[in-house]
Amino acid sequence: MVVNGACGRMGREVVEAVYREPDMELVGAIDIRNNGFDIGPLVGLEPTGVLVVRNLNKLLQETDVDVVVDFTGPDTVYKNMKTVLENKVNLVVGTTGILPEQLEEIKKIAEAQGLGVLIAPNFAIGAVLMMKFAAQAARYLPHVEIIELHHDQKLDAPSGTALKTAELIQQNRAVFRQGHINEYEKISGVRGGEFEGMRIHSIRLPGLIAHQEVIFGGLGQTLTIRHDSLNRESFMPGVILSIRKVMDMKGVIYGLENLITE
Ligand SMILES: NC(=O)c1ccc[n+]([C@@H]2O[C@H](COP(=O)([O-])OP(=O)(O)OC[C@H]3O[C@@H](n4cnc5c(N)ncnc54)[C@H](O)[C@@H]3O)[C@@H](O)[C@H]2O)c1
Ligand SMILES: O=C(O)C1=N[C@H](C(=O)O)CCC1
Repeated sequence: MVVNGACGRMGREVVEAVYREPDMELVGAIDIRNNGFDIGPLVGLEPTGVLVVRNLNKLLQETDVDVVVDFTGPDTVYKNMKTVLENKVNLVVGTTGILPEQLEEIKKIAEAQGLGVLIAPNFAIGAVLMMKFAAQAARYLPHVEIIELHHDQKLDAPSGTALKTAELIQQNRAVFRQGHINEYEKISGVRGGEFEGMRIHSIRLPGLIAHQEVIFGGLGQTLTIRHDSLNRESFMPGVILSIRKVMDMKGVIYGLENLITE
């Protein structure tokens, strides 16, 4: 397998996790920021013989690859995905910020090529459970606000997790605008972003990793469902599971919850 974005925060974690799996082999490491050095020492391992290169297309044309794992950035992920599928390779994507129309296009290409694509805005099992529980709660408590909190180097807002949570909640909640009909903002944006009448709030601070609270309000009560990723290792079991599963898939799965049976 190949890691794209290998020198980034998540890419390095994935490289290390793959080396811990006896039946997995890293055959390539891509990053536009860096070139030509061995990926091993960058992740605290001995030299591995896998050099970081910049050109994904060239690597895929010259190397036998089963799966590419992408943790790059919202501005580049769509182009990367197309390059991988054009080279007839399966794909696991953790990069967030993919637009709905881009997702539709990727679905068409993956289905036509018979390739597997697993896209998950959050690979932490606890986050997947948080989303599932939130969707369940919305059946009974439709007034809800989502507060996502991430490190201050994150580019996209709201987080992919918050959007996915809102989409899952929406399946169990009639569309209606929450709050007072005459409410107004004295500072623009202070009530957060609106998704089908729900509010999403994005907090960015150094020290944070990835956290989310889904707060429901009802008659005389509130319910808070919260998940915290305390380090990036929290995402690795989900990434490794996805690498294993994607090779037997055809088409796109969006969300790790679809791989985890009841
Ligand atoms: N799905 C999840 O569970 C999960 C978890 C954490 C982060 N993320 C997402 O993963 C993405 C990456 O996060 P990060 O914190 O690792 O970011 P980062 O900035 O630390 O790393 C991104 C890396 O990708 C490289 N890169 C950028 N464009 C590239 C391109 N075109 N080709 C090759 N390499 C390229 C950068 O040089 C950098 O090293 C973000 O979208 C983030 O939201 C998802
Ligand atoms: O670090 C990030 O960036 C993360 N992004 C994901 C998102 O946008 O939902 C979640 C995990 C961390």
